[in-house]
Amino acid sequence: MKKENAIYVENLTKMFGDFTAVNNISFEVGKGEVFGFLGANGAGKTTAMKMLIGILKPTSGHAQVASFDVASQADEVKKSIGYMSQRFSLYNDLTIKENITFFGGIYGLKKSVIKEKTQELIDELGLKDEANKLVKSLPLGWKQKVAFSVSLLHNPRIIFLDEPTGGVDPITRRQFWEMIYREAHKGKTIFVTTHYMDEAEYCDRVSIMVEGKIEALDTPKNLKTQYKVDSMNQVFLKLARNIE
Ligand SMILES: Nc1ncnc2c1ncn2[C@@H]1O[C@H](COP(=O)(O)OP(=O)(O)OP(=O)(O)O)[C@@H](O)[C@H]1O
Repeated sequence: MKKENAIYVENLTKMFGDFTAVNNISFEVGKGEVFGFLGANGAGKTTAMKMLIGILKPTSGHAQVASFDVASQADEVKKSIGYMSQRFSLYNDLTIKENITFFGGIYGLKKSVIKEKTQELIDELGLKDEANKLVKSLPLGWKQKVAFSVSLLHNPRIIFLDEPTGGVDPITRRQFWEMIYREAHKGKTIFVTTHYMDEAEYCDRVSIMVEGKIEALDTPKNLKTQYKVDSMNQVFLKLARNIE
């Protein structure tokens, strides 16, 4: 049976040999939700995300993304999602405009649509003067914003962001989150991993993974109440550090 949620995960497990990287996790993400996927280094976030975007086969369990099964309908999943990795995939030796055109082609968009989208995106980002500059000349924060926009080119329903704001200042991160909210308000579902706890506060709900398992999952407000602390940072420390 197809589920109505954007993401539906049931007893998902990934083993590498006899090491269990993702241990029987279950959760659902609603349409239009901003879902934070947290965990210390090595907790299993990237492995879980790779299964959800259809590039790593689960050892056991099930997951549906945009109503498609990640194991048996991986191609459909890939068409329905946007993905931005930590090292985002822009080409440094192409200009912003060329990158957008290039990725539009990869996503199979028509030339006329690419042209229109490229202009739209450059206007939206306020990058008119930089459009013909090489990506390598841009500050990291701008590269991240362009990479995020590129991941939206094919109008995906769900966007996976793997530590999208690593290494930039709080103001630039805040601007990036404004872009995230804009997309969520348009009805897109956002699945985001981050190490920044102020960003965890911006999510509708947050899950915290510890050693392959989801140890907590709720709204930031409820988690803080449950753990009797004032910030998500303290929630995270209580959970993730307890185990070390
Ligand atoms: N292909 C693999 N073969 C063996 N072990 C792996 C493989 N991929 C990941 N692991 C292990 O699985 C565990 C979880 O890794 P994963 O990259 O999913 O963690 P993470 O939570 O994303 O960490 P980080 O925040 O550092 O990216 C780690 O112990 C890692 O060494």
